[in-house]
Amino acid sequence: MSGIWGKNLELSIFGESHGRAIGVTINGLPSGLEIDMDAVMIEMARRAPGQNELTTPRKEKDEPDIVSGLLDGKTTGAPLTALIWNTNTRSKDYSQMKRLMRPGQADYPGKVRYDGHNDYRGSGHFSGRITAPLVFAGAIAQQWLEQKGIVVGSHVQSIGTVEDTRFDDQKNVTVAQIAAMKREQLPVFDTAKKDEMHQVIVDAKEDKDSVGGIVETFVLGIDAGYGNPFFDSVESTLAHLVFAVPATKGIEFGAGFDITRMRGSEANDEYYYDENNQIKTRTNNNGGILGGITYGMPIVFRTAIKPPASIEKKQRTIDIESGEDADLEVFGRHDPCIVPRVVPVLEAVTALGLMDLILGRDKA
Ligand SMILES: Cc1cc2nc3c(=O)[nH]c(=O)nc-3n(C[C@H](O)[C@H](O)[C@H](O)COP(=O)(O)O)c2cc1C
Ligand SMILES: C=C(O[C@@H]1CC(C(=O)O)=C[C@@H](OP(=O)(O)O)[C@H]1O)C(=O)O
Repeated sequence: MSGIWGKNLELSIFGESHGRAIGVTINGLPSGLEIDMDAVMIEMARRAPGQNELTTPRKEKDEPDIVSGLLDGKTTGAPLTALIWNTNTRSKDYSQMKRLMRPGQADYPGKVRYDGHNDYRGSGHFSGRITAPLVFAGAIAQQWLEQKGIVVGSHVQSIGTVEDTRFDDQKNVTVAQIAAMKREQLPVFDTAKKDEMHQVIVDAKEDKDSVGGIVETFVLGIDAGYGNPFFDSVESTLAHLVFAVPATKGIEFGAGFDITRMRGSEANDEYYYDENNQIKTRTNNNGGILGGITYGMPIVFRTAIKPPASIEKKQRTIDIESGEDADLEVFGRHDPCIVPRVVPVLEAVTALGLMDLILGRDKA
């Protein structure tokens, strides 16, 4: 198993949900970057478990313990390693998972892939908990991007069938608006939808069930000219990272699958010079990326997040030890919906992908 990603900024993530710690080593960070730990902790808290009825009740501080690569608050340029201690594990919840394979979870394929040696406690290295180190690394990347005037934001596009309006339907999304949205557990443009979304999650939980949704992520302030054709395109870089996030089932950029129902004359994003002589496009159906390279409009993409698999509702499965069919009710501490907690994770991986691409261009 490899937990390593990146070309110009390299991440190595490690740990299991019920092991002593999880963490990350970041290679390739520029030296002298001042890390605002308060801002890092805001990102960690947005993702942390144990927030309220919309999240798993497991409580963790999720305070990164930085053991290398930082001196007097600034990066030294050496590999930066942070540990996040696991303090609130309850492994007995998983005793039946040795035998009973949860439908929709990684139990069965993980057992086959690692010959039964995979850590099944809290889903081990498959757990959404391993996104905490990604958020830590992404918070640093966001601080680096902000110095270049690049800001990453997201809103909840949908929970179940309740839909927010799209980023492209907004007149002007400001940095202050993005900052305010980052304080919301369910950030939406149409605030009337927030309570409805909240209720959909609460209803699913009361039904001993779970629910999924879509997150729309956007990047403001990104100039034209970042990315590459083919293998290191902006889309492939971001999709690689987004699909690393557990529970991701799809991604679409710009108009996405809807572009197939348009004609070229509608799909093409026509250019013009704005009042400051900047090159803009009248629409953004290509989501800010053409030929794998940014064209100076916001990068926009949507990520489909499935309903979490661990539900108390009775389901049919197999007992892999007895070789028989079996029933399963999953008790334990689980998220009824992953969407509210995955928003900062998607922003984090977006920032990491862009930082890798920008460092790559600066080197070339
Ligand atoms: C932040 C976060 C929290 C998650 N919480 C849960 C959970 O409480 N219960 C669960 O069954 N899955 C949860 N998941 C999803 C599983 O980790 C994921 O479905 C599993 O590892 C299999 O991966 P896959 O769905 O991408 O195939 C969570 C994922 C994330 C990103
Ligand atoms: C602890 C976190 O969320 C966990 C993610 C998760 C999963 O299967 O992904 C399942 C649950 O794990 P456990 O049963 O070990 O508490 C969640 O609580 C976290 O994200 O930090």
